[in-house]
Order: sequence, then structure tokens, then C-alpha cells
Amino acid sequence: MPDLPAHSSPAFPPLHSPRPEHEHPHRLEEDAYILGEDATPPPSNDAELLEELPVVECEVRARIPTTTGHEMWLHVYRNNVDTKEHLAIVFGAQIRSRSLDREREGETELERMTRGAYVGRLYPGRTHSRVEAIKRAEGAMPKAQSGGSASVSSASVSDVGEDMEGSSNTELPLVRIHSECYTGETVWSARCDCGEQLDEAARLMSSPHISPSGGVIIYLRQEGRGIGLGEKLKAYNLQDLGNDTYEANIMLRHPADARSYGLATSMLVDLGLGGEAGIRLLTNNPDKVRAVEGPGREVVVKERVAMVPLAWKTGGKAGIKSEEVEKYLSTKIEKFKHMLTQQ
Ligand SMILES: Nc1nc2c(ncn2[C@@H]2O[C@H](COP(=O)(O)OP(=O)(O)OP(=O)(O)O)[C@@H](O)[C@H]2O)c(=O)[nH]1
Repeated sequence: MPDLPAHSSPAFPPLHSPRPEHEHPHRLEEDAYILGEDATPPPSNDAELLEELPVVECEVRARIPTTTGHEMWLHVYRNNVDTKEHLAIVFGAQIRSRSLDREREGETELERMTRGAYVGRLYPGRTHSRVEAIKRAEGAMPKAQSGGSASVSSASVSDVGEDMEGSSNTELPLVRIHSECYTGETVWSARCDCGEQLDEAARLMSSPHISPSGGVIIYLRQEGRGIGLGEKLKAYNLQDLGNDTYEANIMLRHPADARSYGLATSMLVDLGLGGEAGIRLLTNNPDKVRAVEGPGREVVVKERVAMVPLAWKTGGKAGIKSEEVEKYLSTKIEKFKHMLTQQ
């Protein structure tokens, strides 16, 4: 994205919460929890420059066959800035974690395979993590693990040919940076479009003609735009009292958006998606496009791909329908400046 600065990843505060929850356990009882005229203003939401990327390491990965018939590789990451398990959901076997594959001193072949540092597929009786070693040991490579890629069927994606037809960089891996949303992804909330976006990202990345070089969903544990689930539920109550999603955060003395993306940059670099080759980024959020590129432009966003709500694309035939989600989407456009136009 040549028209956007590449240096604005926000700094990563410890545990990325602007106000650690234990410091204010009874804020609801305090009359100042909603900002009055003379109350302390919320912390600034100005993104500080990130001088250094966090250090990340992929601890383990495993093959996950999914209910759609496609497969993905789930990677669990640890890092040096918080204690959460951030995730990379990888579509396609060509995308591999450098830190996972690295040799660990004294490690056995079984230990390597157990943490997912193997090539191809596991099968009962496999003894080596590397295909070359298997070839040597067994004379020929067993059929079951020769491909090793996520077995993607084109049949179930034949209806999406029109998707992203404007994308001129189909050879570039498709990436989505997704922030955790328990309500939208797990308990069927129609207040936001998070669950739909996660499904849609996976669908696009599973398609060999939309994403032939594979794709990655970086799943960051930044629930509620970084304020946590409990605080998000308070924000929902304030929204039911007539405030929008932006105002509700401010009333709770949180930044409107408390997230940062340095971890995503580090994870993408670890997965080999850094550098000039570039990626396509699925998002409507301009902050994400800038921030994910990192302080030294470690990742290059060559193209932004819009995430249009399904209800808008299909004239209401599919997708989430609710008063709340419509209000949420218009606030994202008006106040968060998301690059989305109603169709
Ligand atoms: N505080 C708060 N967080 C919310 C609310 N609704 C959804 N979220 C969180 O918002 C995050 C998703 O952010 P969105 O603004 O929907 O989308 P985005 O990730 O910024 O942008 P896109 O890449 O275009 O989807 C998740 O962490 C959700 O839990 C809300 O009303 N209040």
C-alpha cells in the first residue's frame, strides 16, 4: 500500500490492556465509571510508534480437518510481551513456521513430530519428521504423506468465482488479522460481524483459485478491541442505553480501540510472509493496514481486500440481520473510518 505510512504499529503495553482489570474491580459501583463533566478523560488512543517487533515462537502446530471438508494447520504462538496463546490458522502446506521447524538440541524425532515440526502428514508408525529421512529409511516415500498440503476441494467453492475478481495479485498469500470475539464467534451474537468475517476469511483461503498460494488468519487474543470480555459486556449495556460502540468504550474510560498489531507482524515474518514479496490483507480497517507492516516495513501489504458484509452483498438473503449489527457497521464507517461502502 504505497499511499500509507509503514511505521505506525502501536507500542505494545504489558498485557495490552490500558487499565489492568485487577486495578479497578469495582468500577461499576464507582459513580465515575461513566465519564461526567469533571471525570478523568480516557487514555489517549494515539498509536505510539513501535520501535521493535515482539519476539514470537511457534510452540506447536497440528492438522485440523474442518466441518467444511477443508483442512488447516493450527499454530499456537508464545511471545515476550504477554502470556496469551495467539494463533495462526494456516491454509496450505507451503506456509511454514521458521521457529517451529528450527532444530532443538537433544530433541527426538517423536518429540519433533509431537510438536508438529514434521513435513507432510503423520500416519501410524511414522518414525521421522523429515521426508528425506523417511525416504532413506524406507526406500520410498509413503503415499499418505507425499502431498502434505491442506487438501482443498474446489467443488465447494465454485460459487465464489466472482469474489475478489478485482484482485490483481492472486499469487500473493491472503492474510487476515482477526481479533478474538467470543460473542460473535461462539455464542451467535448478532451485535457484530466478527463470526461471519472469520468464516468468510477461511472460505476464501480454502479456495485454490482465490488463494492459490495459501493464506493465514492471525488470531489475536484481543477480545473486545483489547478491553476484554467483561468490559465489552458493560459496553453492550451502555449501547442498549443508547450509545454507540465507540462512545461506550470511552464512557468506560478505555480507548475506542485498544488493540495493537506488532505480534501479527512478527508471526507473519515467522511464517515466511515478510519482505518485499508482500501479502494481500483482508480488512476494512485502515489502522490495521498501516500497523501490520511494522516499524521497518517487515511485512508489505501489496493489496487490501475489502470484507463486505454478506447481507450487503446478497441484498439481505444471507448474512447477519439485526438492528444492532447495522448500527455497529455504520459506527465503524463513521467513527473508526473503516473503508466500507454500503452496496
Ligand atoms: N469494545 C467493543 N468491542 C467490540 C464490540 N463489537 C465487537 N468488538 C470487538 O471488535 C473486534 C473486531 O473488530 P472490528 O472493528 O469489528 O473489525 P476490525 O478487526 O477492526 O476490522 P476488519 O479487519 O475490517 O474486520 C473483536 O475483538 C470484537 O470482540 C463492541 O461493541 N465493543
